[in-house]
Amino acid sequence: MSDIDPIETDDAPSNDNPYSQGVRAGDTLYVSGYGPVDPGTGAVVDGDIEAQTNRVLDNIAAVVDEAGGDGLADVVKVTVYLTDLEDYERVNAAYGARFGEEPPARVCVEVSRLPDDVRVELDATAYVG
Ligand SMILES: C=C(N)C(=O)O
Repeated sequence: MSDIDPIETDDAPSNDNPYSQGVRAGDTLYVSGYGPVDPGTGAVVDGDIEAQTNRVLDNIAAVVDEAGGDGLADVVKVTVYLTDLEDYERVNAAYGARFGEEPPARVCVEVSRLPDDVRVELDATAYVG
């Protein structure tokens, strides 16, 4: 029996591309990269970069919850992908408000382009033991 399980939830975006929303391997959950896509409509949400960052974090939290974790509280590592580092401070403000005093470890990089031409994408690792 495998201790590796793909995670599936209607509360986070899904598509036909070849990746799982998340994969739990023992106590560790790997959450795929998400843009600010509404899981109900499958569309990129309207709104400023802060609203888009919050949508991405909601998507990640939904996958952690589905894996038996406690949303963002169980996230230990995040990678932030921005198409414009000029958004860095505004993303930090929205992001920081969600994680509080003990945020996860993080990497932030600027990239030339992201799927759906979104401005922000995050992936995450969570401890769900
Ligand atoms: C959007 C993605 N996470 C992907 O294409 O891998």
